[in-house]
Amino acid sequence: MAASRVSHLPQYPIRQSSPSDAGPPTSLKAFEPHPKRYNKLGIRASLQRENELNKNPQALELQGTLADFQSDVVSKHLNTLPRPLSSTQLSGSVSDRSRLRVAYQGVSGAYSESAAQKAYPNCEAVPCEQFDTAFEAVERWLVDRAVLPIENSLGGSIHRNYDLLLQHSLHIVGEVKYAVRHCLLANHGVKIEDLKRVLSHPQALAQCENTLTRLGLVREAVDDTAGAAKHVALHKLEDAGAVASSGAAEIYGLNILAQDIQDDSDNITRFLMLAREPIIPGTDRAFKTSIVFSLEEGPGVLFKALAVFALRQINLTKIESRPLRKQPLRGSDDNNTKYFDYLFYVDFEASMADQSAQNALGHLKEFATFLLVLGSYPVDKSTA
Ligand SMILES: O=C(O)C(=O)C[C@]1(C(=O)O)C=C[C@@H](O)C=C1
Repeated sequence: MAASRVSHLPQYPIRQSSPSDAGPPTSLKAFEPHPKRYNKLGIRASLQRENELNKNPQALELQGTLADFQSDVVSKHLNTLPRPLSSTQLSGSVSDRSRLRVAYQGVSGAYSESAAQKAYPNCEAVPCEQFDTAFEAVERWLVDRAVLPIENSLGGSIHRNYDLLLQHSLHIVGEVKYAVRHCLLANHGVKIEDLKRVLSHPQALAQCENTLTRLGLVREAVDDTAGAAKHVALHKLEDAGAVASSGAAEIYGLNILAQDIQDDSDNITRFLMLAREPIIPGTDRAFKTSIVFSLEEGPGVLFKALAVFALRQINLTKIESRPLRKQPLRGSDDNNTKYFDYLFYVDFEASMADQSAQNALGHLKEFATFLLVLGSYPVDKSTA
């Protein structure tokens, strides 16, 4: 049976128990860190990378005292910024627990940090080197929440995070939309015409495709926008700029050469808030539910799956398909393995507390080979 082919995946309907989070804004939960998990710090991969890059002869030195002064200021300032958690640090110690701790991917000045602050005002935003690290930081009780980008109105889905939602067992407890306004940043004294390349997060580069093409700049992908700004500043690059926020320009002492360089003035990134426990799905306000499922192959099967919502007047807001990895896929019994089986991620506008949503999922379960509720959470109705 197909169900056994996905047996390594969590079983439906998990993750709708022991609610503990009321969504944004939320109060601090009394999570006590486990002492054994907070005792050592590893070497940061990003620092190693920076050291290697220091040796790179392409890293041009700016001449003159102004640049040196700026660099000193930036370096001193950078020492006061929180260092991103790396996967080797996940057993390291945490500070006091007086504020909600929220993990995000990137360094200070990243859009994800702003999204974390929007989702949880007054939180302590904790930078992480990778998306996986942010998931793990929550799982290991180093932080209380993670805020991660899932889709952007120009660039589309952040596929990595869709995959990680299944690889980890966190619950979606909220969403937050954030208006992303990109700037082209460079060191002081560097003009647009001096630039040959531009560094940023791949999503940010994609969102500024038109401007960057017009300027004829070579794109270089890095882990996050603020990390790009930091790199340009630290290495005093003269031929490279960064696509990042105006906040990153301030933090890393860079000049803003151009503002609002995204292809469309409305550039919204939707972030998910993740926690160890789900929230109580309510009916007092607009809720959204995120699920993931897989189906047997056959004509009209996806049509049938989506009809369970249409039949009940439930509006879908997002559908995403991702390859179902490392599966002994359909046809494997007769040695006719196919490598294109899919997981379907669907967001729909209803709460799991609504009977219609329960009925729709009950119906879908009759023929889905796998079904999981990732979370039922309040809709962010803000315009970002
Ligand atoms: O690099 C950053 O600043 C991020 O927060 C990441 C990220 C993303 O992954 O989409 C977030 C918002 C923007 O869409 C661009 C980049």
